[in-house]
Amino acid sequence: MTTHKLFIDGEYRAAKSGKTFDKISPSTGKKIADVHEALAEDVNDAVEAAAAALNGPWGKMPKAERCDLLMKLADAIDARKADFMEAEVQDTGHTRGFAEKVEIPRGAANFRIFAEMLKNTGGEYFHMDTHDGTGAANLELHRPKGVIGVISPWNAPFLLMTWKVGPALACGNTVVVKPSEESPATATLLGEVMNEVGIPKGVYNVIHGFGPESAGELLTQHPKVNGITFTGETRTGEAIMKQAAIGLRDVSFELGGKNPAIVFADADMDKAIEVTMRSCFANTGQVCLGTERIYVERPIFDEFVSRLKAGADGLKQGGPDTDGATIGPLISAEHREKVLSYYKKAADLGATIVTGGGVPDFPEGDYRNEGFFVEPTIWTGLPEDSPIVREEIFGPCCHIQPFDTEEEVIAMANDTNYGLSATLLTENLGRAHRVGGKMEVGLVWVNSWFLRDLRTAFGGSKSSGIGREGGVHSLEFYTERTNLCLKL
Ligand SMILES: NC(=O)c1ccc[n+]([C@@H]2O[C@H](COP(=O)([O-])OP(=O)(O)OC[C@H]3O[C@@H](n4cnc5c(N)ncnc54)[C@H](O)[C@@H]3O)[C@@H](O)[C@H]2O)c1
Ligand SMILES: O=C/C=C/C=C(\O)C(=O)O
Repeated sequence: MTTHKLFIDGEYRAAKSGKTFDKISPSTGKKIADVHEALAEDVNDAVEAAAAALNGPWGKMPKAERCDLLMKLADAIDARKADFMEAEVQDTGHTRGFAEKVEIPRGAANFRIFAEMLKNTGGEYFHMDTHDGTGAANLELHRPKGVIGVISPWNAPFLLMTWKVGPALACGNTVVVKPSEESPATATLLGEVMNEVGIPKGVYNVIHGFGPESAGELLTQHPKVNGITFTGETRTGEAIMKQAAIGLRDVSFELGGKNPAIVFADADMDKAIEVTMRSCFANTGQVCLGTERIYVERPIFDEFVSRLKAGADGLKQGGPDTDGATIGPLISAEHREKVLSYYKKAADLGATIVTGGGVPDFPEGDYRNEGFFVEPTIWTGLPEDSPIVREEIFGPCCHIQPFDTEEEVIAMANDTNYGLSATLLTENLGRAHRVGGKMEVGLVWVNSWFLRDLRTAFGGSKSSGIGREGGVHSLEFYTERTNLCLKL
């Protein structure tokens, strides 16, 4: 049985309380690991190690050397891709394709992009005229924010944790990472690779546990933590904001979404189906940027629904050890109950169930009967104020609604508390520019989905987040700035 220990000050160690919790495989429903739960003493040790590292070799390291070390780290992650893949797919039930093509490569990319950027990014300079004619020079100076608490979710554990650790370290900070209780493996493994490449001890620390009254909450309240970067549910973000308020801890939030896809009659239908099949069902719908609402212009509504149904019915259910699986299990029994409660709610509300709506019927004795699998599901016929259309479900399901005019569909797409992403399918680029500019979201894809340029500002509006990370935008959160005004 695997054991995931804490990683503090460059060493793996047991939780001081000796408390552990079970990690259950999403694919088989069986226990696959014991995970040590960090409580107050462990959290304090991790934060103190991170604070001390700021004044050690890491804090004294020239920026170019730090960035070179992070490039070396990225290479080491690539070199151990198989180990990270195995750790990830066993924790999450991801199909190997998703882990191999998306998840793990982004782990290395998330360090490279920021190491390269920091090497080539300067600061502002303004010359100002003064009354005595000699003028003054204004220089923008950056310094690390300090100890960053990184709290990450289970749906893309390695991608999302390194998306925060990359810029944090590139900017000279140190981190204490609290991965989701559902996905401890890759964050734990990364500690080993950090040591291999020579990242000084205390720079990267991992504490396992839960949120409330556990490692997560304790981290957000620690007085020596200078900022919290969090990815997760909106209501968790609200709780963290309250927890971090005492001491005015800065926060950067990437939260939930209820993202629309809009398919216009002039769309390329093959492209529209390919894009929405991925945006609805990739990672079993457990993607914050995923599509749960589709609006289709009326003339092509029936054809679109029929073709998306065919795509969904063609998905092969299985865990990472099922060859050719194209849709995996949900992360946990609890999350499956949540998704199934929406399946039931949709049926009770009288939705037309185009396909799915329940649990797959596997043969007697099939391992998948013990896993957390659900059917990919498509609904039509519900009103826009239905909870199915308004609430984030975070499963392999979507509701399809016809529309007649641009004005109508823009209003429906924006009628949500969320504002993370939108996907537009049209061959009319004037329309794409016009409609895209009216989407109240952080990210709009046109004729594509999940194309990610890591230099761009990434984040959500409204209840989908606070702040933007990506490229130079990450400097806003991971550095403190001083304007040095020099009288000439
Ligand atoms: N916007 C994005 O980029 C993005 C990306 C991925 C996931 N998400 C969102 O994340 C959610 C799914 O992930 P999840 O179920 O792990 O989210 P979650 O909010 O339940 O948990 C996320 C992390 O927060 C921790 N946590 C929970 N309560 C806490 C508290 N009170 N204090 C400190 N830490 C706490 C958890 O232990 C976990 O590590 C979905 O809503 C999804 O939309 C958003
Ligand atoms: O499930 C949500 C995925 C978020 C993706 C990113 O944060 C990213 O691509 O950087």
